[in-house]
Amino acid sequence: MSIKKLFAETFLAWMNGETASQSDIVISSRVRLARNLSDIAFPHLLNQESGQKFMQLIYEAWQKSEFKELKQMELVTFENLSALDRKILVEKHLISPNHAQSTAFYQGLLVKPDGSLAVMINEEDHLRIQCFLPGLQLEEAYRRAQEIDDALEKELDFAFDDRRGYLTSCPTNIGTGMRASLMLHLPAITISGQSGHIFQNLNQLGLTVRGIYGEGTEAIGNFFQLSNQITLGQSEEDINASLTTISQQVIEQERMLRKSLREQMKYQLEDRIGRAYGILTHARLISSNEALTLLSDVRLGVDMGMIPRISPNALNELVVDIRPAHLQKKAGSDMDAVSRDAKRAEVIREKLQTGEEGS
Ligand SMILES: Nc1ncnc2c1ncn2[C@@H]1O[C@H](COP(=O)(O)OP(=O)(O)OP(=O)(O)O)[C@@H](O)[C@H]1O
Repeated sequence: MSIKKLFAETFLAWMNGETASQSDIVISSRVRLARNLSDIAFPHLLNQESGQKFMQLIYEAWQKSEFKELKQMELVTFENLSALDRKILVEKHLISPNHAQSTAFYQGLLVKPDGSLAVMINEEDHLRIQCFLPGLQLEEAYRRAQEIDDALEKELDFAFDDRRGYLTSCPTNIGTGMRASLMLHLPAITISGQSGHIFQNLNQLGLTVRGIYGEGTEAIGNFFQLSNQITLGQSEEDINASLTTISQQVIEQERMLRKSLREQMKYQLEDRIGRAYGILTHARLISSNEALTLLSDVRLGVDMGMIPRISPNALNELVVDIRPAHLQKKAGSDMDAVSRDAKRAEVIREKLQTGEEGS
């Protein structure tokens, strides 16, 4: 897969939910490591001169490294990317919405074209090394992010303090600089009105619950990102182990609530899922939020065996395919809101038909 395909096509490694662990509930695992160079100003203080020096160091480190996966990554700077392509990267979760605002030559992304590894350059920190994998696999995501970290650290001098660990722009990331996160689909917890107290408990256990695109975004389509709050005083392995253990309990709750919804509200649930499927397979105009909400019901219906099986890969891909920048890229021209709603409805109809297993 080349970098061109990354922009032209939707499917990424983390969408491959066919065989991944717990992928009916855990869509993806992400580990990111925040790193800064020791003798260069933090990103918000960079100017033309220091930005240039910084990019030169990164470029040389990437070129010099012998590590295979780093060599397979490509460097894109935001000055060479259109606003549409930057939005494409946000919709694929490879960069944050804030990062996409910039057009500076010293902001960009080092990315493996299958999207499993991506390093945000000069977002909040100089480098944010990320690994994205399908299902519940934080340990493996950490292992792969750490390999990129080690390869870069061979060539670069990272800001590190013996007592405090890695130094970061925001004090909340000091120490490991690690955020481990799981993208969870929790429709039964939401439908049964349990999300408020479950999320409050998760906060008390040192975890953060965020919306579908991370910090400051809404939880549309019952997708929630669960991640660690604390980065200091705990090893990376302990952070991953604790997030995995706690998320297992959330997964169990979701499964239990799905079971009790089936027992206590069978007809209402079947009706809700059948209607969602009916609308998605017949609508001619549909907004992004409505589509995500209905796709959540359809995903639940598939997982509970209430409607024909649609491959999890097709459903994962659809969640990104129907976002405005992806639709616009497909259409190859600017689109007004009605044209986008029409294109979205068409993409969904096609995908649900071809994604049905046995069709
Ligand atoms: N498990 C996940 N699967 C897919 N994408 C994810 C996952 N977790 C986070 N992301 C994506 O990573 C990007 C950054 O998320 P977010 O802002 O929450 O994290 P961060 O950069 O690590 O945050 P912070 O600076 O607040 O510590 C967003 O696009 C978000 O959707």
